[in-house]
Amino acid sequence: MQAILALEDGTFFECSSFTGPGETQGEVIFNTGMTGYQEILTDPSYRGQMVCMTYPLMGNYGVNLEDVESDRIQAAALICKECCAKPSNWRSTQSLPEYLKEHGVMGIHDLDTRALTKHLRIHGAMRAVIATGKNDPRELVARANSIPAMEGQNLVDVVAPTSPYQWVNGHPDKLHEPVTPAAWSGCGPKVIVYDFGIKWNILRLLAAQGLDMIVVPPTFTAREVDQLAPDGIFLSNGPGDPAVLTRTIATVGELASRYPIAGICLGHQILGLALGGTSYKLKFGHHGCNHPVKDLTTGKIEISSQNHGFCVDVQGIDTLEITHVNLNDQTLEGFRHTTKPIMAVQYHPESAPGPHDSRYFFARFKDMLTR
Ligand SMILES: NC(=O)CC[C@H](N)C(=O)O
Repeated sequence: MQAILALEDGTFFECSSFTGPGETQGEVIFNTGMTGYQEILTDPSYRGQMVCMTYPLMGNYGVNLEDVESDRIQAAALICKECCAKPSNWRSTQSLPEYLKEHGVMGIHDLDTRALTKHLRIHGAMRAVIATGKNDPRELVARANSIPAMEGQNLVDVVAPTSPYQWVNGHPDKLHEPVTPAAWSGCGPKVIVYDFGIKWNILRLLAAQGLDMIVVPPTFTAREVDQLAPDGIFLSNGPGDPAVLTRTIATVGELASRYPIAGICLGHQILGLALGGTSYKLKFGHHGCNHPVKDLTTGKIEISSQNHGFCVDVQGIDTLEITHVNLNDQTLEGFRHTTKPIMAVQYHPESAPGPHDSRYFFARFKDMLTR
């Protein structure tokens, strides 16, 4: 079915929808991963974004029940060169077009994704509208200009849970409120995990470290944390602009004065802001599975999975030491406190999708809690 993707700067692409009629909007970004479309689509950090995959063929291995990072598709649309409707893989239970249709999410193909990606690289990530049927591109461009910019958007409130839960046998299990210390299982170091739109592979890997976890919503206060007397705090990834999360930043600032803390991606940004840093929007962000990062504490280079549009700057803060840098653009990829057990990384050590080079992060976190 014929469709148009119209960008805010007036550029438009004729294409076809492989999910039937519809219309959607968001910020268009590109992801350079060759595989992993199911993990990408279900990653809550992609809320409000339409993902253009640079690899030309998507959907060839279908979708399955296991490779999900949350309980739904979170991205606003999937943009690809060609989507395969007849997958071949022993794990596949459904085709990618059927999966998107079932979740009411738009998928388009038959467009030059290479040209779109080069355009975004030169001019930056952009707001856009996708609509099927016969439309005047100028009218769609005008609509793209009325979409709120990613800067200033609180999307954590859209995806985060509103009540605490535990991770039981690979699934979230709601806790009765108010949560009391009786909720700890008694096995392993006790960790409060803040869920800002957490990827399930983070929970899987924290659980694999033998941590006793209570997962809490962003509104969980420092006082409520104190009542549970954990051994440490973990801050998750999540969508949107970190700078608008002022209440959470204040809570994390308070917690950082008395607990070991680790954060990934949005968690890294919130921690950076709470400890005196600033945040800014990257031109087109980092989205893919092949970003080289150098661990300055060991000198090792890891190939990392990344998904972020914002970045933090902690230069000049005496109490923070930069531990990781991105070798493509020298941006900050990780820091730690010089005297307290506090550390964070901007990239995704949990991968899903992506290489496993950075998984040591979870062992380092456990080590930090038990030392
Ligand atoms: N994956 C994430 O946690 C993303 C963090 C933040 N929303 C960004 O785009 O930079």
